[in-house]
Amino acid sequence: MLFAVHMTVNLPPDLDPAVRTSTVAAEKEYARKLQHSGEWLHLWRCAGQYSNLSVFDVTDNDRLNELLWGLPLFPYMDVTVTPLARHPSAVR
Ligand SMILES: O=C(O)CC1=CCC(=O)O1
Repeated sequence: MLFAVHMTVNLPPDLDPAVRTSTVAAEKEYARKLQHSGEWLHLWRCAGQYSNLSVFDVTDNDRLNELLWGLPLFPYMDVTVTPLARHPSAVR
């Protein structure tokens, strides 16, 4: 099942810099593993924003929920999920 996920990161300005650095590094590693496993299909930066537009390919809603709650930055994110269906005019 494909889902588009829009994630906006809102790190508190007063967050301990060491916590910020380690959380961002953990997020990068988490995303790297899921991209290699194939579940995190696309990861795009929304230009000019601390947000991304991602596409996940997961077995079901519960798996997506599990992955999103596991994001190290999840406590600092606004997340919007859109289930995707095939567009009738899509050529690939
Ligand atoms: O920077 C972001 O948009 C949040 C994020 C998701 C995966 C990652 O490495 O950073």
